[in-house]
Amino acid sequence: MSVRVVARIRPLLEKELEKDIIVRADRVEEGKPLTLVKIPSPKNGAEEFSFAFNSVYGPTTSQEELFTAEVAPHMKALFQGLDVTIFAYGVTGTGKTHTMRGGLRLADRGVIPRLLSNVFRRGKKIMKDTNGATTVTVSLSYYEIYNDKVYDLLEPPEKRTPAGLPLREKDGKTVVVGLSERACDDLKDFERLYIEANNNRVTAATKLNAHSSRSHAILRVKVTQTTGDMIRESTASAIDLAGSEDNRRTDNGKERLVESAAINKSLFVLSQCIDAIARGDKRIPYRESKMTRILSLGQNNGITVMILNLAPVRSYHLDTLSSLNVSSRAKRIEVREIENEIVYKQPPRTTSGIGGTGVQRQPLRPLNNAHNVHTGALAAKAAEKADKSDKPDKPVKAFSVYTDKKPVAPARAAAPPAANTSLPRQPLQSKRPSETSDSLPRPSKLARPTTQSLLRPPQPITTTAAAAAAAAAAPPAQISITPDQIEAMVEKKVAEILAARAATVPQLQPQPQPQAAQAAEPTVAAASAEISEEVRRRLEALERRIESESRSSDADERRTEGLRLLLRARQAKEHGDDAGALRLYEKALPYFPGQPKLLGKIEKLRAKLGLADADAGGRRKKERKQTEEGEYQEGTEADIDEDEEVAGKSPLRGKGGKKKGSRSRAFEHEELDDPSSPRVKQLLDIVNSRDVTLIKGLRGFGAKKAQDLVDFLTLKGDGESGRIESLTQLRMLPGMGGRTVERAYEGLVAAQAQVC
Ligand SMILES: Nc1ncnc2c1ncn2[C@@H]1O[C@H](COP(=O)(O)OP(=O)(O)OP(=O)(O)O)[C@@H](O)[C@H]1O
Repeated sequence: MSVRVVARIRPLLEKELEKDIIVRADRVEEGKPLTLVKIPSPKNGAEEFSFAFNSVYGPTTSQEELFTAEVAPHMKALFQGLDVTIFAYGVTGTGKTHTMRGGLRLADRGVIPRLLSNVFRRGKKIMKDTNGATTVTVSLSYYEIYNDKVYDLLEPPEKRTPAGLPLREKDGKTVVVGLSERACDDLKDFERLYIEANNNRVTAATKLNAHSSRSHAILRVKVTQTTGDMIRESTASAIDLAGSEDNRRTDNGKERLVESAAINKSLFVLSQCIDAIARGDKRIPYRESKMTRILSLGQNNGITVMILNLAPVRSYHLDTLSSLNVSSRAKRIEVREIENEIVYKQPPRTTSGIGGTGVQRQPLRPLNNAHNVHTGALAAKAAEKADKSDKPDKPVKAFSVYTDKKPVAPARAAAPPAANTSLPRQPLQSKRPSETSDSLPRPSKLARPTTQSLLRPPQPITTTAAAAAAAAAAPPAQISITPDQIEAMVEKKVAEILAARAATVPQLQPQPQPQAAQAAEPTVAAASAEISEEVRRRLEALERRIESESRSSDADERRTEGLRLLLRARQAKEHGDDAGALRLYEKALPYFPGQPKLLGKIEKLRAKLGLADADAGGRRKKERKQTEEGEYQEGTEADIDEDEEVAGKSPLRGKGGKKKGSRSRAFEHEELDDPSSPRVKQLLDIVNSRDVTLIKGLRGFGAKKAQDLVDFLTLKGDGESGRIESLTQLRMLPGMGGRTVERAYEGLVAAQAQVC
């Protein structure tokens, strides 16, 4: 496993000015290669930060030079069976797409077309050198991850379901169920597929009223080499990541907030994985986000290259620092002699003009995005402190907090894209074009100002320490609306966001705003200008809440995976395949560590197959102890019990008296096995409606469980085979179990009783 982290500084775009350049590449000493990125401190003009990388590429680096230096050396390894993963990371408008995709002209082609060209060339050579004894085939998958959901880019957007494609574990690997894979024979084939897929991406984003730079686009190139019976498979993945800008410095309506939470989470996990790989850790937290999980990042001897894209100009100052901070963490581990993120401090270059005139930034707020400060705890503490002192934002860490004093110019309407030579990029008319920016701040993503952007009145940039201190001492803005009004506004926003999440955010048509929300908006806009700390603090708490919710949904997902394995094990057992059942039960064990009944099954099967070992008892005891120590996962036992019940025998039956009692009570009810009984019919109708909102209304069903069920049924298809005809069938579905069905049934009975 190896990881390289490099930085690439893009050249100035048409409207950007030389005098606004603040980022530059440098070397540790004369004669050494460029490995440092230098940038002045935004708070103190007398300081300059320096970040170390494996390599740094300046604005004059060509596409060919970058490919030759960073990707070409790994192509041999790819054909030796290693996976190669290349990420482009950075703020919107810094050149990620240019780096990965590039332009149409030969010289402008980016990493992806060059990689494909190289793969085809090598493939042909191998076939020629072996006189055809080895054949090399190439196939492509291309998908995007938007709001933590996976969508196939090789399929037209109309085919998308709101839930996206589900993930499954297969032979120890995570697979995207239903993801298409297309054979690709030559560069022409590739170009056709790639252009079509990128058009799909843009069309889908437009339908969602979103922007393609808010999703991660992942191209996987599978290389299969076959010699006789021997097959060698390896994958090159090229990833154009979603823009990493801090959402608090952009307009963040509720959709953008949810997007940002998803982006922040996945970028945070990615940076954690890169860190862990660089440290040589055994445990890489790749399961924590869909992207890293699908890529199985760090799970083999693969090679990972992370290209941090940077814009050279001041209008990106804070976002640039934020992404340097994230990326150089990985580097810090790699280069032992450069231990800290901030390596040198020295006077800035005079041309930097830190306090340069004519430069305006977006309104700034404290920086506590997830991937920057891990848990957000620091930022929370700082916010608390700020509350106590009743002053504007206090610094959280070196470049976290700034006071803007200069009035912010209104966001300009997006100009038509300038010299973007890439054909696939053409439909990106709405792209926030750094190429159109001049000395004005980058236009924000949405035209409509949000509560966040209105929280603080625009202020000029503070250029000196004294001015910063004066700004910090300035009295807080007058609050002229009541705490109850603030509370109501924040609660409303919380409810909106959570409802949007529950309803699985992506909807293929732009939704009209509810009337109440529309009516409330002028009030919000008028009042917001006068509110400050209170609302900001609540909204940040909300962001944290969204973060933690997505974490718990990951836990649900793991549990569902475990239950799927149990289901398959039970099926294997029913078919008399004891060895297969044992293998699957053992695979399920890590999902339910120490689960006594599962251990019982494993031991029983091992005994039956003559594999029982002497220390099985001790192992079981140890696993049980773990359970007692808190690793027990809620609901597991019930589901495994159910498994036993179907198999008709439970080695541990009778030990969990309470559970047994509650289970049998409902299932003793004859009605449950009678599909024509009104309550059973009602329950089955709700399930077969595949309507997440209806299913969520059942007792014991959360949004996640409802969504999982709908996903599962969708996979089964629309015909008869996709219908659930009885509760017995329902409780055998992955993630269901008898207790879940019982509760849903009892909920309907109770509702009926209330009506009566
Ligand atoms: N190395 C470079 N040389 C010349 N032009 C570049 C370079 N890098 C970026 N650009 C130009 O800068 C502009 C923004 O780049 P690009 O669209 O690739 O940014 P991005 O980070 O992918 O943005 P987004 O996240 O919105 O997709 C484009 O016009 C692109 O052509």
